[in-house]
Amino acid sequence: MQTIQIDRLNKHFGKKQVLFDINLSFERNQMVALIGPSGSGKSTLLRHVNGLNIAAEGDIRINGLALLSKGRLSKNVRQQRAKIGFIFQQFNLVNRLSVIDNVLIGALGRLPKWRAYSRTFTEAEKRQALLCLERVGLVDLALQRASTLSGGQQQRVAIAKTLMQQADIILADEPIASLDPESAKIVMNTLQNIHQEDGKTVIVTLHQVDYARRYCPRTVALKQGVVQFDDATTLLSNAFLNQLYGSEAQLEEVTEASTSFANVVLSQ
Ligand SMILES: Nc1ncnc2c1ncn2[C@@H]1O[C@H](COP(=O)(O)OP(=O)(O)OP(=O)(O)O)[C@@H](O)[C@H]1O
Repeated sequence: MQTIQIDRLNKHFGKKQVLFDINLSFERNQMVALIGPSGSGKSTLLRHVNGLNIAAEGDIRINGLALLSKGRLSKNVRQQRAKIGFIFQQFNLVNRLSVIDNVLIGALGRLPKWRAYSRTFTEAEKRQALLCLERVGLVDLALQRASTLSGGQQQRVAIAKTLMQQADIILADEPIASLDPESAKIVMNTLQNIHQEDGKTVIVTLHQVDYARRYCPRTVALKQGVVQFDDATTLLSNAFLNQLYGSEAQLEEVTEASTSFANVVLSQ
């Protein structure tokens, strides 16, 4: 069975159509890069898979159950979303809370309402949150305020939160866009490790193609809301990337980022 099945997804913002007849399926345990120039619809597509957007038309099924039917959110959207962890470019942590409290927030969706409202956690849940932090290498910082962490560390806390959530699917929207190459590498290694060891499906939007080449066996490329490529990442050619990114300026940006990435990798 497909973990995520997207059929005939069409999205408009006002009169502007931004996704055109998207048909994609993702099997369990895939790590997939979503690439494309700025404004091509990558974030909009991910937000639909997380049930954050409605569409003009289209169906999305998660583990066989409807999330979006004919563009409308299903009644079970809350249940469906509980299985999906979402990682944002800007980390999305509560700065004034400790690192462990941020991770515990990941459990709220599966707790009884009264405990979610009162934010009462059991000792077992706290131990579990510590284990999640251990997985991302940050257990020593559990009691520190989230705001005192570096960007890369905050992103790893966000990943620990999806582990606490027990999400089957992790959608990461430009998780490394605001990080230096070394931190970006650690965050991508963490996502890869969770994908490989826990068998989670990971879809990650990336601006730098070399990260897709290194971490994601499959790539989906979008341009102006249309899927241009959906295949093994090894089949991405420079000629195709030239056509995808169009302007030389954007391609240079992608290549420059790749060069600094390569330098970091080579210096290991
Ligand atoms: N809430 C919104 N209201 C109106 N238009 C929007 C909204 N969100 C996105 N868009 C438009 O939809 C198109 C796709 O945007 P989206 O953010 O999905 O692209 P992207 O590929 O993720 O871009 P980037 O790489 O720059 O983040 C763009 O033209 C954008 O301006």
